[in-house]
Amino acid sequence: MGSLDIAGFEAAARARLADDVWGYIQGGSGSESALRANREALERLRVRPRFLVDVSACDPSTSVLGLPLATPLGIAPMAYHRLAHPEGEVATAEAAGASGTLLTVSMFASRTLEDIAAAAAGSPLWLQLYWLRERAAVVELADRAAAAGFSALVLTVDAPKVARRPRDSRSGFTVPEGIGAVNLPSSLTASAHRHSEGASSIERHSREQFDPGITWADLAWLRERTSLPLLIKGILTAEDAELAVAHGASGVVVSNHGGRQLDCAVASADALPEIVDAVGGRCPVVVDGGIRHGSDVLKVLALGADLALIGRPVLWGLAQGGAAGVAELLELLRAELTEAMVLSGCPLTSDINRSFITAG
Ligand SMILES: Cc1cc2nc3c(=O)[nH]c(=O)nc-3n(C[C@H](O)[C@H](O)[C@H](O)COP(=O)(O)O)c2cc1C
Ligand SMILES: CC(C)CC(=O)C(=O)O
Repeated sequence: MGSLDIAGFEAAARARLADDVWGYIQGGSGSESALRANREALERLRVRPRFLVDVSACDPSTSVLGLPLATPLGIAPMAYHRLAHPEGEVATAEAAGASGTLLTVSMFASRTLEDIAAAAAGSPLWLQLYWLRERAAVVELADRAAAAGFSALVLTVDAPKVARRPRDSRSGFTVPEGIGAVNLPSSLTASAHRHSEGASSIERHSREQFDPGITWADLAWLRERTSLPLLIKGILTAEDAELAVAHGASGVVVSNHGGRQLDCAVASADALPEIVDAVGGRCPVVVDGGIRHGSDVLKVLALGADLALIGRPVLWGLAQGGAAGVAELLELLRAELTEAMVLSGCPLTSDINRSFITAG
């Protein structure tokens, strides 16, 4: 505990987690070039600070889709938090709830939606979905989320199948028995637990269960079956952002899945400006990928994002200390963001705009 920067959380988690779990969490697809590109794109961006602005009161709060948020930083959907800590998503939700941080729960969460909602204590929750061949299971989950007080759905579209991820193939990564996607019927999750030497069970499971045949035209089917707003996650082009809005999406998540899907995909911070130019102002633009410091949040807000999501570091915090570890991580990022706003002359998140950014 008491890490001064995010590297301390990463090191603590590495020391606690088994090699195959660490490889699954940290890894990317292929040569991991999209994973590296996310960080490189953010590092390339530099801030143009302005001075002699009154920053004696700095407030990083914001709101997205009518939800008041303590900071413009939320938690990205990640499967199986119990891989990192026995309490899993309930611990994450406790920390998110205590600080008013948005938590996006994965369809492959390892704790029930209802237990997660109870732990979040009224703080905002979104539910992420993949489009399964078994459509009834998707709709049932959306209904349960609405009943449990979740306020939006996030459909991930960048994974017609899980990509080849060499670290997982090498380790034969298999979701351990005892940690499961407990919100889905066991008939749909069994193969994620079946081990084969030299192959990823998650990749095989996705080939069996994900529907690679869906198109934009199918979105209407889902929207007709839920009253919750639907965001589309995995958008990397202005064209797809326009299509998402044209098909009734309430928001887009600019993401290359943390470098875990198309290995040669554009970095999310590089894709962001064209997407903001296309649909910004018409719907919230959320972004994730490589956010590792509060100043990274300032940078993507300057490019026009409304909200940044953080992925892997949340699992590092969870592995380090359960709810307390996640709370400490969120507090570090909030403090870093507030300092970056003070030092660059932006007392409010609404003050942050493109004039604050330059590409190196
Ligand atoms: C271990 C792990 C599991 C993930 N599971 C999901 C998931 O279930 N659904 C999803 O849409 N994205 C999933 N993602 C992708 C994240 O939502 C997010 O796009 C990415 O991790 C953000 O990048 P970052 O980890 O660099 O912050 C997962 C990522 C990781 C690292
Ligand atoms: C279970 C997987 C489909 C979760 C995921 O999206 C990922 O590992 O990137």
